[in-house]
Parts: sequence; C-alpha cells; structure tokens
Amino acid sequence: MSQKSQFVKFNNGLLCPILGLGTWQSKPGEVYQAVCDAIDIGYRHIDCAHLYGNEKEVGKAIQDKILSGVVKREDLFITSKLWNTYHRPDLVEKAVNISLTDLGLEYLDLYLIHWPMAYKEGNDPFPTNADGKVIYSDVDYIDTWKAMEKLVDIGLTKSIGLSNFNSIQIERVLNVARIKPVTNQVECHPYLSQQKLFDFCKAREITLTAYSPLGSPKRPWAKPGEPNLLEEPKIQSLATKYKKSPVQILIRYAIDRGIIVIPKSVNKSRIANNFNVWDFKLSKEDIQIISSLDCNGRLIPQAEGREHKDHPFVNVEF
Ligand SMILES: NC(=O)C1=CN([C@@H]2O[C@H](COP(=O)(O)OP(=O)(O)OC[C@H]3O[C@@H](n4cnc5c(N)ncnc54)[C@H](OP(=O)(O)O)[C@@H]3O)[C@@H](O)[C@H]2O)C=CC1
Ligand SMILES: O=C1CO[C@H](CO)[C@@H](O)[C@@H]1O
Repeated sequence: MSQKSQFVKFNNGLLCPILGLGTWQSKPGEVYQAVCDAIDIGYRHIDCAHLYGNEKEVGKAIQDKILSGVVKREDLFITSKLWNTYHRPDLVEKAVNISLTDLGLEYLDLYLIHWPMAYKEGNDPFPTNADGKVIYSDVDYIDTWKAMEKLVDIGLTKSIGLSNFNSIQIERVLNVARIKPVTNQVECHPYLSQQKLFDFCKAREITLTAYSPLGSPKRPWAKPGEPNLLEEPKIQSLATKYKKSPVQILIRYAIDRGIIVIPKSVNKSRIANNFNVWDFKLSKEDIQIISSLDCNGRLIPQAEGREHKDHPFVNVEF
C-alpha cells in the first residue's frame, strides 16, 4: 500500500497522518515510553490535550526523539485541545501557550476546541458548585472560534478544528469562519459509525477524526456486562477472514472510510500491533457489515455537561 494512503489532506493543504496515538488516561510514568515507542515504530501523529494532564511528559518524549535524530519536528503531527474553562477569547492564546510550553514546541499542527460547552474560567477543569454540579460559563463558541483563528495568524498552530461538535454547531462556525475548521474529532466506532456526520462534514471539506475507535474499554464509567467491541462476533469473524486481530479490523474500519483514527495504548506490543495495518484493506461489503453494528452506542457522553445549552448530543439528530 502506498505511503500516500497513510495521510488525509486537510482543506488548508496540510497532510495529516491517518493513524495517530491517543494519550487520554496514559499516565505520567508510562506515557513517556509509549510516545518514544510509538515514534520508533513509525507513528508521526500524537493526539494530546491539556485536560489529559500529561503533556509535559509527552513533550519530553517528543523532544528526546527529535534531539536523538529519530525524527524532525516537521515530520511530526501534534494535536492539542482547548479545554472548556479557557473558551473566553482572552484566554485562548494563554491556553495554547500552556500546551506549547508543556509540550516543548513552538507550534502545534492542530488545535481543537475540545467541546462546544464553556465551563467557568479558572484552574479547576470541572468547577463545581455545592451540589456537585459543574458551573457553566456563557461564552459562545463562535467567539472562541474567532480567537482560535488568531492563533493561526500568529503561527502558534498550523490548523484549527473542532471536537464533539454536532452538525448545527459546525454550520454556525462555518457561517462566521475566516479560517475553516479542518476536522471534527468525535467518538466513532462500529457502535457509533457517525455516517451522517461524516457525510455532512465531507460535503463541507471537513475531515472526521475518530476517537475511542476501540470502544474505549477502560473508560472510567464503563459498567460490567456492557457490549465490548473487541468481543463482537462480526468483528471477530472478520479478523479470522483477514488474518488480523479484531483491533486491527477496528482501526482499518476508520482508515478505509477515510477517517483519521487515534487509538490509545501504553503497551509497546499493542502500539506496534495497532500500527501493523498497512498490508490489508477491508472490502466495501465488509465495511457495510461492520456499519450494521451501529446502534447509536455512545460511550463518551460527557454527562456532567448535559444541561449546558451547548451540549452537542441533546435533542440533535447528528
Ligand atoms: N476529543 C475528545 O473528546 C476525546 C478524544 N479522545 C482521544 O482518542 C484517543 C483514543 O480513545 P480512548 O478513549 O483512549 O480509547 P480507545 O478506543 O483508543 O481504547 C483504548 C484502550 O484500548 C486498549 N488497547 C489499545 N490497543 C489494544 C490492543 N491492541 N488490544 C487490546 N487492547 C488495546 C488500551 O489499553 P493499553 O493502553 O493498556 O494498551 C486502552 O485501555 C484518546 O486516548 C484521546 O487521545 C478520547 C476520548 C474523547
Ligand atoms: O478527551 C476526553 C477524554 O475524557 C474526558 C472525560 O470525560 C472527556 O472530557 C474528554 O472529551
């Protein structure tokens, strides 16, 4: 398979490696080695976020791999995300600078608005009142977007994008955008195939990035007995058919639809296996079989923000 098939082209011309490494819940103490291993194995795309609390250690791994000559900065594609407590326009540049300092970088390749909902400004990422409810802020993500555009103007990031935005919210951003979002990063896997959102974005030259592509089996709120994609019979039988693992089928399910995908692992052999997906391709019929598992099975509901006026998954088709 050609090298070209490993990239997706953004509407600004930038090439994004279609397969990257996720870092949510990659603990300090393990994420340094995971990022070093990933870069050695061939990953060039690392998905980060201020919220994950590990950008300093991710940055140390990136710096070490650049200093030892394994990669150049321009070979890497590094994403970070603006957390909900930094939506106020005057805080956006401050927020990206925190991530840049932690990561030890002069620029990001991609900076995303992590969620459309703004939370009360301050150092607590989930500021709560006496009832334990998150305190919201009324900043409109449209104003946040305008501040994001300025980051491109001053060279702090090459691209800007969205995460967890629904179709109506994307349209609102497009109505004012001087710089278009390049991607919308959303939960996407066979239980939540996101076909409508994918088609909607594609028609507007916005790519989709699939998070939790393996079904986020270690999400903190997972309950025993909930369906597990890795044990899904249809995925297992396709794994047998293609002589690959169920995880490799799930990763290829995104790639073969043209969707950027960012599975997380801190285990070297799993990081390597997840990258060993360039020697096969799913047929159209098999992609349809996998898509038939769609059951609107959302696993990352961001429940603490559900009453927010801008929560993306309430009363919206897609
Ligand atoms: N924008 C957003 O709001 C969100 C973005 N994300 C991003 O997407 C990334 C991926 O999503 P995430 O929710 O982490 O979940 P994933 O679907 O990527 O699943 C990760 C889990 O699967 C395990 N795993 C990885 N590879 C294998 C394998 N080959 N065999 C068996 N188990 C495996 C990992 O364990 P181990 O590490 O032990 O291998 C980990 O527990 C995040 O890390 C983050 O970067 C995620 C959620 C929300
Ligand atoms: O990236 C993410 C990982 O999980 C967090 C905790 O719910 C989410 O807020 C976030 O979207």
